[in-house]
Amino acid sequence: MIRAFLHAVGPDQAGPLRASLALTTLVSAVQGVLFALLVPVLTALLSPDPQAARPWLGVLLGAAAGYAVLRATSLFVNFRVGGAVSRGLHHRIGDQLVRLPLGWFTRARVGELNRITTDAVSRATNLPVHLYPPLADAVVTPVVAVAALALWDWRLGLAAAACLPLLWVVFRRAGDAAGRYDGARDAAADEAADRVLEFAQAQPVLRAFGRAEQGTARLDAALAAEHGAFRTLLARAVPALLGYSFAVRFTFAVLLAGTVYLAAGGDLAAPRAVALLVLVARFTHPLAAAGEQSAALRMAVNQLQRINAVLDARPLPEPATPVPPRGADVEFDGVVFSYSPEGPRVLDGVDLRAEPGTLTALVGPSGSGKTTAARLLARFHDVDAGSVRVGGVDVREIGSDELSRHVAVVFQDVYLFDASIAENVRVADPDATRADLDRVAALAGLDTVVAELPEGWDTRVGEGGAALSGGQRQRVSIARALLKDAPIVVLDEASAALDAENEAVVTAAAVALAAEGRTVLVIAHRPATVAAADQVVFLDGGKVAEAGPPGELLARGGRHADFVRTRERARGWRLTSAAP
Ligand SMILES: Nc1ncnc2c1ncn2[C@@H]1O[C@H](COP(=O)(O)OP(=O)(O)OP(=O)(O)O)[C@@H](O)[C@H]1O
Repeated sequence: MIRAFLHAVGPDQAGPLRASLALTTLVSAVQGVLFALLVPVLTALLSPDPQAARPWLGVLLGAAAGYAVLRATSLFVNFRVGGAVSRGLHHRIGDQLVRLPLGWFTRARVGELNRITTDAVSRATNLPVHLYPPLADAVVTPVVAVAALALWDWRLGLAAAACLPLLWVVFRRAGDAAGRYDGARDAAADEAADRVLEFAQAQPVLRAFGRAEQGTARLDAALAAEHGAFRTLLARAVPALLGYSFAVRFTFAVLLAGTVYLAAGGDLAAPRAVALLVLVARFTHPLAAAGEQSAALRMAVNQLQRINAVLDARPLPEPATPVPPRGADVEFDGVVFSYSPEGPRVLDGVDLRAEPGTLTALVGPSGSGKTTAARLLARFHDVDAGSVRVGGVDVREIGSDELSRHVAVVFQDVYLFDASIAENVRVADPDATRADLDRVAALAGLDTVVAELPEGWDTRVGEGGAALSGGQRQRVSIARALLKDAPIVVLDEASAALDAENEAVVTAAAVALAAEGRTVLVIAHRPATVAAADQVVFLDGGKVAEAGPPGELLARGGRHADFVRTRERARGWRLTSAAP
């Protein structure tokens, strides 16, 4: 547990954390000494000469004062370290996130991250403040007390020492049971949280199809699974905790019986027997209290493991000596890629070349690998075989900062910050002037949007850009990419229905950018964009089925021509009302 914690907090916080844990351990040891000092004090008090207790009482009071100071200091230090560890963990997670490749940020991981940065970090930072002190009291105090017991009476000390390993085993088993089933409950709770989110987001679809009630089935199942996992946790953890509680009482009973036996046989004087019983009662108390902590400890360890899984995720390797691209041409050479080692090949030997000053349309059926190809160009992931080159240099050799300066990407799932339109565009260049904004806005078709809004550039876009339409969001995103002034631009044309004006914006921007000499790749869904391209690369099943100028491919009557005809027919369909 402590290793997992030190690993999570990293080298900066490891020193203070170690100091805080060491101080807590010392406090528990001093508590054991205090308990041990009760024996001579009580023995003397119960003897025919109570005055003999005086010197021991002085020692006990001195030790108690020292203990009080140490306990207060430890509490203060633990709170400080807990706060620093919490801040440190957030920073470490933040630093790690900016290093992780964009391909790491799947929907599921983003949900998991949300839970880690809120719940898991706060539960884990409870460890030095609330969880470790009772653990140290349960382990260190009894060990010191048992050593003292052995000093006063070796037979009782031996009996107690024999019980301690048994208690430790039962304590660990109780914690393991709670930890294992708490992990399963956590997973079920995560699933339920995702289903609640899905249920809320799917409301428009469910209602449009009159299936609002059926839509709850997955949610109900997830909530039932969470409830079931919680019941399993209780069913497994409670008996284990009761077992531990029984083991503590058994230890006390053994020592009580042993003391009575020795006293009754005349081997132990009555005052000493009473004093030893008080010592036994004192040190079994923190042992019993630690039972409940064993479950909480294991749960905290589970949270630490979740945090460590994020911190241990491997960023894509950066080159030792980055090589700057020698131009803006893009080349895929025998690119093979799967999203997971056991998953299917999403790209299977893709070759393509795009020159500066040209527009390349990536075309193909849904799932053919167009978006994946664009992601590999921006190095969201590394290829499994082959290479992606920019300006003649493998993207793995360029270095992520330099590559990001060279490639601007506009994906369909545009994310806007809850800030003004101007601030959202300026993400690409915080120093951009209003004239710069106006220039890119004109190219991206954002100028008309800004002109129509009462607050113009200062209009706030709401969370995720919710105050704008899908087409408006895409224009902001295109303007942002244009402001970045990257020599390579990748545009993912919205496949969802946009109005004709919005649709035309992407084509116009793509054509204008190519005319400026940039290398433009468009994941194209509209015939007009495809027709405007210098070359079409038709992907099918992760392979390039055909490539060439659009007119040539249409004339050839191959896969691309078939695809365009089918699309055209589909676009010709009209939805008509059933009403007369
Ligand atoms: N993050 C991911 N993890 C695992 N598989 C993925 C991931 N993203 C895409 N895929 C899979 O890779 C394949 C290619 O997807 P991709 O999005 O590249 O296709 P596409 O041609 O862009 O499709 P569309 O036109 O529908 O956007 C699909 O089978 C898809 O399910």
